[in-house]
Amino acid sequence: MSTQPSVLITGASSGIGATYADRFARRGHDLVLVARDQSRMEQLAERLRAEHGVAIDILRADLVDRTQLAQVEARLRDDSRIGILINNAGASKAGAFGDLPPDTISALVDLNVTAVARLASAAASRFVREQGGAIVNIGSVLGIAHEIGSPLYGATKAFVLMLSQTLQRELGPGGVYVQAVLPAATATEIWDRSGRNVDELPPMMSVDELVDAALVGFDRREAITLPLLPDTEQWDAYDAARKAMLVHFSGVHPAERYRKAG
Ligand SMILES: NC(=O)C1=CN([C@@H]2O[C@H](COP(=O)(O)OP(=O)(O)OC[C@H]3O[C@@H](n4cnc5c(N)ncnc54)[C@H](OP(=O)(O)O)[C@@H]3O)[C@@H](O)[C@H]2O)C=CC1
Ligand SMILES: CC(=O)[C@H](N)C(=O)O
Repeated sequence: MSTQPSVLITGASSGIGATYADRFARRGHDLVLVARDQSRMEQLAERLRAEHGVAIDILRADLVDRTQLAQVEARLRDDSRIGILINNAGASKAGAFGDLPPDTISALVDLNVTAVARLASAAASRFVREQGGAIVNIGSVLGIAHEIGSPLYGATKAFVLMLSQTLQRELGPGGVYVQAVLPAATATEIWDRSGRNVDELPPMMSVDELVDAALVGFDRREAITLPLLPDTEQWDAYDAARKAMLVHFSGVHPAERYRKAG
């Protein structure tokens, strides 16, 4: 049994989540793996137990199913060994917004928004009492770049960024670390799963390099981690421009430019 906090990782059966599992196992953390594919998680767990001697639980759950989501929430609330949540499970969908079937829209929001929020809430409720813990929310550069990618997916990732920033303000002073990770295109199964041929796309970052970069930000307790951004001052300038508008986000009368000419 590790003396370090256990790590609960959603979307742990492949891609970024599976790579986080590898990295935290290497660091000696026990793990709780969450996804739908039991077999893939069992194979991953078997390898990591053998290589690193850590304890690994598998909690199979479809996070779009509220009953199964609630089971993962309960684990986060009740298992005091868990000190880190990697809020990673997510999906994308190619195609024009107008062509998306209603159920597809609901499923994407249920996974990328509702599940992320409810799991963060379940973890936060205990982390606040314990005055510690870490929540890593996996967003995307598409959450701040409407010029790229699919509209609905980007909107769900804008939610993840905003949720992370509001939680940083609310939970940070109480000792809870919240990190928003904003990957750009990364070589995982998300492309095939969302109906896009990765071979027809420009070269992209490997999942190993992405997660290793995200962990550099994690170890630095960085709030917003943008693995591809070379200069942190670019984000700082972006955020400063946003903050400069705050003074105009409360008032009694519309700005002059919206007042009808006399
Ligand atoms: N790859 C990229 O280019 C980028 C990815 N991201 C984000 O990274 C995160 C991980 O994606 P990535 O690793 O790339 O993609 P993958 O498709 O490789 O992994 C997605 C993971 O989520 C799990 N998952 C999917 N649907 C459900 C569900 N209904 N319930 C529970 N688990 C589910 C899958 O497991 P299973 O099928 O077994 O349930 C899988 O483990 C996502 O949030 C994605 O939006 C952000 C920016 C870029
Ligand atoms: C870059 C992403 O966030 C995502 N993989 C997508 O483009 O669908």
